Amino acid sequence: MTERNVLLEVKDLKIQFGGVKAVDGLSFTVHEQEIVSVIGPNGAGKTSAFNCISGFYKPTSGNIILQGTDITGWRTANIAKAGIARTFQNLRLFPDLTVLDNVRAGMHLYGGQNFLDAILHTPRFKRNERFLTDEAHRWLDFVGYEGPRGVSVSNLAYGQQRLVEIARALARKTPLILLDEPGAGLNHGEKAQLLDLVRRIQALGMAVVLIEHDMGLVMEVSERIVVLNFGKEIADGLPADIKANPAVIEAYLGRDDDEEEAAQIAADATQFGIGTSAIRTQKPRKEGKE
Ligand SMILES: Nc1ncnc2c1ncn2[C@@H]1O[C@H](COP(=O)(O)OP(=O)(O)OP(=O)(O)O)[C@@H](O)[C@H]1O
Repeated sequence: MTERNVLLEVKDLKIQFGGVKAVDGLSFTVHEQEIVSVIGPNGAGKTSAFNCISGFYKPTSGNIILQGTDITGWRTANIAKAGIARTFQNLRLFPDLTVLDNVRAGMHLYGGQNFLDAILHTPRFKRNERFLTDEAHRWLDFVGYEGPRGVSVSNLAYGQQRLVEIARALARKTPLILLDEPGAGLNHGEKAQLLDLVRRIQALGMAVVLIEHDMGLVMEVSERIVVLNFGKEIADGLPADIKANPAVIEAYLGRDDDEEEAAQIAADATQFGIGTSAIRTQKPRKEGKE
């Protein structure tokens, strides 16, 4: 692939809540049309990092540069206008609005309506409304949403709600979209559909940064992977390198103190494509034991 321009730079990002250093020095770069995953065990700081990048949290220190502009600490709406759309781990749709209106709500940023047009229902207002509705249908088609569109979203199955949320974010037509655990709660078929969707989003010209726990999905779709553990960045590299990185394996797998955890470790290891014997040899000895 040809050389791509830098789109987003995260530089030494830190955010602290009281004594908890949720993100403690995260730096990574996203290029135009790149697919990057941010992974790490529960509580590693992934969502906090997304919240800083999208303006929901103000970082304690560090910088977020989008297309050469320092957007650190900007308000969420301004960051969205500048070019970052996102979805949420716990969906944030308007439960009482219809599917179509939820997606239309994502477009109000570039709707071009003014107050008088809306009150007087001018031809411009009507034209604009038609445009928004057509666009909303187009994005719902794009994400592969096949359910009803005139019902309130609260009536939909979880997987369908996820698609609506992605359609809403895409409708903003930003160069970068952040997806926070898009695979959570999806069945096998829906995950395959998601993988294809992320690639089609890239083909539109957008960059995608995703937080995801499904390692099969991550390894398959990512061009690059950034790994966080206890707020610290422990690796940034190609999927094949991340899979073989001892610090990453330790972060995920070096916690097998009880049987339930050991079973989870084996499952995670399979997702990584690593044999458990390989893990044992990679696992560092506990300090003070020998
Ligand atoms: N608003 C907040 N106030 C206080 N602590 C917070 C806040 N948000 C996150 N944290 C803490 O920061 C740490 C990182 O949490 P975060 O949700 O970013 O991790 P994560 O990697 O996204 O985890 P998961 O994979 O479970 O979603 C945790 O210790 C969490 O309790």
